[in-house]
Amino acid sequence: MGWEQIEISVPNCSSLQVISFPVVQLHLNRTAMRASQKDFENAMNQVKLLKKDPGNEAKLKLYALYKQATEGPCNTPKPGVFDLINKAKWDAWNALGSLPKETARQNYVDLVSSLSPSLESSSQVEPGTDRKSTGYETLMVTSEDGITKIMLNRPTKKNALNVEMYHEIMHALKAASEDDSAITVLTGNGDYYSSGNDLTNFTDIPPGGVEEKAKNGAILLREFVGCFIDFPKPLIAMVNGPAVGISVTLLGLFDAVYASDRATFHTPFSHLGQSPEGCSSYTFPKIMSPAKAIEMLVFGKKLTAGEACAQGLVTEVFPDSTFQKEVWTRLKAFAKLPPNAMRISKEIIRNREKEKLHAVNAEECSVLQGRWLSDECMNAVVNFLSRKSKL
Ligand SMILES: CCCCC/C=C/C(=O)SCCNC(=O)CCNC(=O)[C@H](O)C(C)(C)COP(=O)(O)OP(=O)(O)OC[C@H]1O[C@@H](n2cnc3c(N)ncnc32)[C@H](O)[C@@H]1OP(=O)(O)O
Repeated sequence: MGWEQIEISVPNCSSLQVISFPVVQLHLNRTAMRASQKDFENAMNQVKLLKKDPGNEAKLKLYALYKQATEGPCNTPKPGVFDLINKAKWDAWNALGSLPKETARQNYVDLVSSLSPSLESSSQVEPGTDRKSTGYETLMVTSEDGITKIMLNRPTKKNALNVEMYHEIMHALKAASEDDSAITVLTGNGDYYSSGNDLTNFTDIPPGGVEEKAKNGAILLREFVGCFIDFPKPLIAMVNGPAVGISVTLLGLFDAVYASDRATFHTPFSHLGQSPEGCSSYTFPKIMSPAKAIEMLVFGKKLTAGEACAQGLVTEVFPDSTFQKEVWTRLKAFAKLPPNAMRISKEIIRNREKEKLHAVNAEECSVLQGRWLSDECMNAVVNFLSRKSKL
């Protein structure tokens, strides 16, 4: 497969391509060496062997450099604004201007070799390391003292939930529901608990287009939230830092929520052109009153840990300096309680709501499916991805 056929998906916007150019420029400056045609062909073969998708940004760069190296400067008409994928590719190629073919060839070879080591190493983890022992890419899962700890582990991305992480959390929850631990804890690695849905999830558009993307997203979300509704053991959130979006809404389905005083709770759905999920349209009004729930879920009011505790969303707040120590001491004591008694007590408290929660979940996912196709949502995602806005 040549790079002409490579699949590149971009969000429903025409401005994403600006993100790729600075890095391309970086490679343009490295003209000292000259790659032979053989090096170039080897690099093309190496690309096919990459075990992991290098991501849209890298694929666009590779595409542009390939075209420049084989055909010279961009020589095709600019695609229309709605032909998003071809426009992104054209923009990337066109941005190379009159870069000589040999330099493009060298830059292509350099880029491939910069992608290869990291991608190869991701499949060569030594036995006994965390990832190998847990088999997770986006989580750290450990089990000791009767507690299974599921730690969101994308600290450089503020523990944003990408598609892989959704699947891995579901897998970890299913495993925890069957292991011999008494309680399960969800927490985050780094300074954030989680920044919510990874907004780049919106950029990988399948052949069926944005409608298929939205449909798949709704199916995934429904299954994901369903795992929390059905989780049979005490489920505890240790909110170690700021929480955004779905990482907040899900808290209504936890059995206890312990928060550092550094944590904040933010559900900016209207800002994002989206609507509540995680059953929060049902749990939040019950937990904190409809008016307070509307302040959070509709107007996007960010709560401090103290405020969230006063509203009943958080069970207890701890000073950040003693958060880990105090909460783990408490959890270890909980985990010594008879597990069957805890499981049965949770069941009797939660079970009569289960059917309702599943119905709410289904409705929220269906509403969100429509929201994801709206201009309001697409513009918000594009603004974030093109670094025009943050929360
Ligand atoms: C399929 C199921 C869908 C379920 C529906 C769920 C909905 C939601 O969860 S809505 C909430 C979505 N989340 C957001 O809108 C948050 C977006 N992020 C931000 O506004 C900011 O990143 C921040 C306030 C969370 C943190 O700001 P700051 O401290 O300045 O840190 P950076 O922005 O530099 O972030 C570092 C790094 O992480 C990337 N990142 C952070 N959050 C996300 C995210 N949600 N999605 C994708 N990427 C995220 C950020 O882009 C930075 O990456 P690099 O630039 O590569 O370093």
